[in-house]
Amino acid sequence: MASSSTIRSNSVTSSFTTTKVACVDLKKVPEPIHTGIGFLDHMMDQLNSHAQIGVGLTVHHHSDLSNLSGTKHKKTNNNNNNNGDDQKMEANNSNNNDKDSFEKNPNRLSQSDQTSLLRHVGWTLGCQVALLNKFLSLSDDTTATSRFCCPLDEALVECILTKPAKTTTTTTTTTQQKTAEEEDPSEGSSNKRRKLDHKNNTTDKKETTTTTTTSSKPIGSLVQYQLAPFGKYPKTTGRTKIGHLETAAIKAFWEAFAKSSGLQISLTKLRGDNGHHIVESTFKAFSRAMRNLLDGTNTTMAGGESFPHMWGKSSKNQKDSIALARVGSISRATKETNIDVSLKLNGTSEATSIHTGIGTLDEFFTILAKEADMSLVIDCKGDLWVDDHHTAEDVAIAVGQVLTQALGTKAGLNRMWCAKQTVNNTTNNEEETIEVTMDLSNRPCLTHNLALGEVQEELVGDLSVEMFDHVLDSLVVNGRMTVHIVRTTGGDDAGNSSLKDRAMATAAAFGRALKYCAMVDSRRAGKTASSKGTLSV
Ligand SMILES: O=P(O)(O)OC[C@@H](O)[C@@H](O)c1cnc[nH]1
Repeated sequence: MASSSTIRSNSVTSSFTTTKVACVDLKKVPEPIHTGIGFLDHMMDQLNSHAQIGVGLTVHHHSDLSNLSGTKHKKTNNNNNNNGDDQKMEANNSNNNDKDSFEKNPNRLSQSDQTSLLRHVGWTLGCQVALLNKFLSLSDDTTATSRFCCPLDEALVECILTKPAKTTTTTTTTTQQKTAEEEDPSEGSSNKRRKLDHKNNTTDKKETTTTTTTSSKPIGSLVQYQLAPFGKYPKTTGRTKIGHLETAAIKAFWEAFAKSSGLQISLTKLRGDNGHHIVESTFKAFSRAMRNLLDGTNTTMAGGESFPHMWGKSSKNQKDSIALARVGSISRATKETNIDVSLKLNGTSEATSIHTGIGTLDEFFTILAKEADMSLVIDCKGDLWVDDHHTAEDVAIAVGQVLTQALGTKAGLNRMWCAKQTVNNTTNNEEETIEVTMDLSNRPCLTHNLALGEVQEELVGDLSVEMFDHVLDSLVVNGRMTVHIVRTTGGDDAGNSSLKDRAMATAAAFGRALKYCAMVDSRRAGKTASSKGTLSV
């Protein structure tokens, strides 16, 4: 769809007009993105790579509208699935010149009032999202919700989207009721008319009250926005500008977007020190939550969710994943350990067999493999008489390496997921959960709040606590992934669970996150889920 829009804010007509607006579910980008601020273009592009919504738009300041003065408005048939608006505006004049100038100067609108510009872009995009066929088909009578935590290296942002049920208004009207006689379809019309005329003159009319229910578009709002500070430099405020984008103006984008799309949006920074990462993971989290809202695959549930239509055993995604026959294997021998590890991403863990000499490690990787639906075989003979260090470290390195082998270029994969697991045996009544957010990013980064040092235990079962920490790190670094582990307690941060129970809940959540990250998303048709276009460099 393409359109031109002018919005009003604070009773003043906005200075911006947008052309070539496009928003196409699961389609390639049909139009370029030229918001007038380069960093904002990059953020909008996150919807293309991570929501799989093809968005495009070109924003003009009223002062450069002369470029559009020769524009002809032409009606064309338009085959995208955008609910029937077939108005397409095409700038027949100066198109190539415009394109050149937009591409040469992506920051051409950065001197404008950015709050107004971002409000305009957010509003325009929200209007388009509200027209997506799939969005419209989300049940009108019930509330649909979706949550996604998205990382970008050290940053982690949570996005919760709610598409409220349509609001209904009931109006009551009093009407004259026809008698059965008048309604008798078997009588001829002239006869009926005669009877009706007679009745109108001679009898009291029966009155009845009818209620009409009309539904209206849900009202969207930005219910939570907690992203600041945008980084740790300067210490208290973070960045005021990222590239040419003023961070203070970003809120206006989300407020306007929420309102025009009809969504209730909550954006919360859970972690993050780098301003660029915080803003980008916000757009990524929104994009992934949006995709999940459209797909009906909410990641909120703790436990064994499977979403059969998308990722279940007989889904196309699962079949395509298994068809790749992805495997990895490694054999290594040093003075400290002899290790053979092999891995099959085959949709089952039936062939899993793990013997490391450290019971906790065996249990950890057995649970991880089961939840990841992969066959993992580990045979390690290490110098446990020295310490658990060499065995635990080398096993984790080798598992990370075989995973990297099996995942290959990561092209066509879903790439990101978050999975929650309840921790067993907590001593208070509050639920304790561990959520693993994973991104097969090729940028190794592990962050956790497992509070391993706050419990007076040196061992997790028969594995030293420091080596449990190191196993997680070695696995993530060699698996070339970004992993955030977020433990949530019922208020007591020191925690009531044993380290062993935390470790096993971590294994389960890690495995499940890995399962969905490693799954092929068939809609991508082998394209990499990345705004930079590749994950292999
Ligand atoms: O996660 P993606 O591959 O979609 O995009 C990351 C890309 O923007 C990359 O250049 C980046 C890395 N840190 C900040 N930005």
